[in-house]
Amino acid sequence: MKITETALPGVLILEPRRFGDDRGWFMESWNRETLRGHGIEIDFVQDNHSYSAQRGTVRGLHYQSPPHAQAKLVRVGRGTVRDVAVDARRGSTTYGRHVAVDLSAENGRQLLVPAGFLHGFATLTPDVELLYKCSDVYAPDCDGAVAWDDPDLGIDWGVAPGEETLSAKDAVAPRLADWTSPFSA
Ligand SMILES: Cc1cn([C@H]2C[C@H](O)[C@@H](COP(=O)(O)OP(=O)(O)O[C@H]3O[C@@H](C)C(=O)[C@@H](O)[C@H]3O)O2)c(=O)[nH]c1=O
Repeated sequence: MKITETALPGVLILEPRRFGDDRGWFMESWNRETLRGHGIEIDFVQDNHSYSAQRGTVRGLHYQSPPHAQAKLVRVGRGTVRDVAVDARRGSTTYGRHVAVDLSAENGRQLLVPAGFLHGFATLTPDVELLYKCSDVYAPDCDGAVAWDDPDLGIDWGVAPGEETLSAKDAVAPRLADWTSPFSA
């Protein structure tokens, strides 16, 4: 397991070891003891799996408020995404800053997004399957979104203007400056 720190504290790139042979490859996509050995102790309770048909699909930027805030461990089973985490913890020295990492089925990278960060992704290929573990259950009353294309965030999603496919919820999400974060550092 290779672990790479990013510009944001707690946002980590994980690359599990792949064992290749004539048949293809094998990897442990998640192992609690291995992560514990790296000082990562997260009690994941729900696995999610989404399919996006079109290139340019953007899901995000999403969060769940306390008491159902979620840490997420994100990976791709098919295709390629640009995965984004935004620090949303009021009082954090990196509030509003983001990390963007391309995750693909081929590169096997995973992004660890701690609670207190917004999360979203854009599909860079058609037919994307995204898989992620969550540290709390789905709680629709705590569900929220911030505008993915807020110019203050300055995120390069790798999607051309007008190419995006969005949910109705994401299309009307507030900008960061018009939103009160439920998270604090
Ligand atoms: C997230 C979620 C959704 N749903 C339902 C609600 C809704 O009817 C349908 C689609 O939900 P959404 O439009 O919120 O799905 P989606 O836009 O894929 O939302 C996800 O986006 C990524 C970026 C995240 O980080 C996730 O936490 C989650 O917010 O699935 C669940 O039943 N359980 C869940 O955990």
